Amino acid sequence: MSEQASSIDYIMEKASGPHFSGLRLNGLLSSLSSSSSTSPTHRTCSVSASASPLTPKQPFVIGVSGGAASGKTTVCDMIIQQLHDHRVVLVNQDSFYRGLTTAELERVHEYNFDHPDAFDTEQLLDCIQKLRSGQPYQIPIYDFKTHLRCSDSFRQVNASDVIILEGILVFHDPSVRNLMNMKIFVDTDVDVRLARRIRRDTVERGRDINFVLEQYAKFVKPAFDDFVLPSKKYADVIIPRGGENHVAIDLIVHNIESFIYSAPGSVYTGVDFCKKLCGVSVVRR
Ligand SMILES: Nc1ncnc2c1ncn2[C@@H]1O[C@H](COP(=O)(O)OP(=O)(O)O)[C@@H](O)[C@H]1O
Ligand SMILES: Nc1ccn([C@@H]2O[C@H](COP(=O)(O)O)[C@@H](O)[C@H]2O)c(=O)n1
Repeated sequence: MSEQASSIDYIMEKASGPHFSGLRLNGLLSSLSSSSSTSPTHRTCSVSASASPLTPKQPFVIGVSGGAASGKTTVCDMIIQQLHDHRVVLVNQDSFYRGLTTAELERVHEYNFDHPDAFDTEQLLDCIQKLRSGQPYQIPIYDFKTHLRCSDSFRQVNASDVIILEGILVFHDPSVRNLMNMKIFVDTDVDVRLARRIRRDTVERGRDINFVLEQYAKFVKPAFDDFVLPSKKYADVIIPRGGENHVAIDLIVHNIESFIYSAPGSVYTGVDFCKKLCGVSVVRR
C-alpha cells in the first residue's frame, strides 16, 4: 500500500470514533447533489433523479446523445478511461440498426438512417433492462459498409457498475430514456459535425462524397432538427465542444463516482471514497 493510502487509512480510523457521525458520506453526498441540482446555473454537475431510485448494487445508467459525429463516442471513451477502477460497459445505439432488406439495399439512397424507425428500439430496451438487472447480453454487430448485421457473431457484454448508452436518438423513446440515471447531450457546432462526418464516411466507411452530401441534406440535417435537437431538453448535462471539454468530463466523472461510492449496498466504503478524492487508486473489494 502506498504511503499516501496508508496515511488516509490512519486519518479515517482516527476519525471513526465518537466523531465519525460527522463524516457519514451518504448524507454528505445526497445533500451535495441536491444542492447542485436546485440551481439552474449548476445544472452541468447535477444528476437526474428521473430514473427509478437505484436499488442495492444496481448499475448506474448514463445516456449520451448528440448529433452524428458530435463526439459522443469520444466523450464516452474519456469517461470510461477515468472510471478505470470500475466495471463500465458501453452500448452503442448503432448496434441496434435494423439490417436492410434486399429491396431496401437496392434503394439505399432513399433509406433514412436518421429516423427513429431505423433502430430496433424494442431490442435496445431489452438489452438495457437485462444489463440493468445484472444479466449478460449479446449485442448485435452492425456493419456500416454493408448496412447489415453480422448474422453469426455478437459482442458479449457482462454485468457492470456503470452502463453507458450512446447514440443520436437515445433520448427519443421514453421507455429507454426513463432507465437513465444521468443524461448527457454533446453539443458540437453543425459545421464541425459535417466536416467530421465527411472525413469519417469517405475515409472509414468508404463512401462517395456525393452520397455523403446528398444523405446529409436529405435525411441527416432534417432528422437532427426533427428528432435529435428536440430531445436535448431531456439532458441533465450539456457538453459544449464534446471531447475538448475536459472540465465538463471531470465534473461528470466525479458525480458518477460519488453515486457509485454512496449507492446502497455499495461494495466500496467511505474510506474508499476519501481515498479516491485524494487521488489514490481504489481496488474493488
Ligand atoms: N475534439 C475532437 N477533435 C477532433 N476530432 C474529433 C474530436 N472529437 C471527435 N473527433 C473525430 O470526429 C469523428 C466523430 O467523433 P465520434 O466521437 O465518433 O462522434 P460520434 O460518436 O458522435 O459520431 C471521429 O473521427 C473522431 O476522431
Ligand atoms: N448504414 C448506416 C447507418 C447509419 N448511418 C449514419 O450514422 C449516423 C449515426 O452514427 P454516429 O456514430 O455518427 O452517431 C447517422 O447520422 C446515420 O445517418 C449511415 O450513414 N449508414
